[in-house]
Amino acid sequence: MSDRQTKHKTADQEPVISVRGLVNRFGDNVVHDNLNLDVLPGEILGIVGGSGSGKSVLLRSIVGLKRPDEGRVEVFGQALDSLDSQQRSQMERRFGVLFQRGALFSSLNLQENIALPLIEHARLSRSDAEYLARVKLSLVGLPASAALQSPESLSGGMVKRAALARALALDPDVLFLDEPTAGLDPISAAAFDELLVTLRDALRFSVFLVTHDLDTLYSSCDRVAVISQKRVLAAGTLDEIAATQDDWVQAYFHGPRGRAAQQAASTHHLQE
Ligand SMILES: Nc1ncnc2c1ncn2[C@@H]1O[C@H](COP(=O)(O)OP(=O)(O)OP(=O)(O)O)[C@@H](O)[C@H]1O
Repeated sequence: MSDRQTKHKTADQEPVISVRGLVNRFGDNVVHDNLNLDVLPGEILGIVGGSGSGKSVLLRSIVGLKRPDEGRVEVFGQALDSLDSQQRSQMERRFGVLFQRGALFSSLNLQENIALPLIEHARLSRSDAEYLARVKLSLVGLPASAALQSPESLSGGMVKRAALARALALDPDVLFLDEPTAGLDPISAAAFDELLVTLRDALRFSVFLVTHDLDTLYSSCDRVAVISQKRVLAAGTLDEIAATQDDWVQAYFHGPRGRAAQQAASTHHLQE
């Protein structure tokens, strides 16, 4: 077990998110069938599975964008479907979401993009919101000069950081990230992974991280949940998952890319 996995051992704590018996269908397409999952306080939980296995739909069910056909989603001990609209919007303020194609508004500069949720949800004045937006931009490692730049003028890595700053705008308790390193070069992706761990260590939020990126799993995640056959096939530390006797898991973690990611992670730990 790696240092990271022992450091954030949280299995005896109450989950911040608990999903039980989840069923999601689109017409005849059953995406989830009796899916169960817990997200523990302060952990970075990686969600992996084949293309179309239902990772994004799971994320959408938890944040309330897709009403489950059956089952129960509890967040901070409250069932999502029991909340009235005011309680729901209070709950949503505790979530930060970075969608797969979580584009920033191209007509707004970065500072305005990040100020938007602060003005809309926290009812801050424009000048206070823009001040806080600049603080968030610096938190994710962007230079002060980025505040007035448009998203289109930035590199992919900087856009992801800015989108992360927007997801962090309202100081969330749980951060949902859908493929945050997709499309980034390996160096930018590694820097993003490192940033995520640093921010989680400092701010203590929990992270629900959908990813295909094996390097991200090895460098950032405390636990991993594998979605396969419409449910969570296995959830645990990387060591536990890698030992799971399942063809998809074996091919994923013990194929050439899995071995390379594991090797890179152990070299990195030795250098620390
Ligand atoms: N709005 C929708 N209407 C109909 N079907 C949908 C909708 N959203 C998702 N699906 C279907 O649900 C299934 C799961 O999709 P989802 O996007 O969650 O997969 P995923 O695991 O995130 O895939 P990927 O790794 O490729 O992003 C797919 O078969 C998809 O076609």
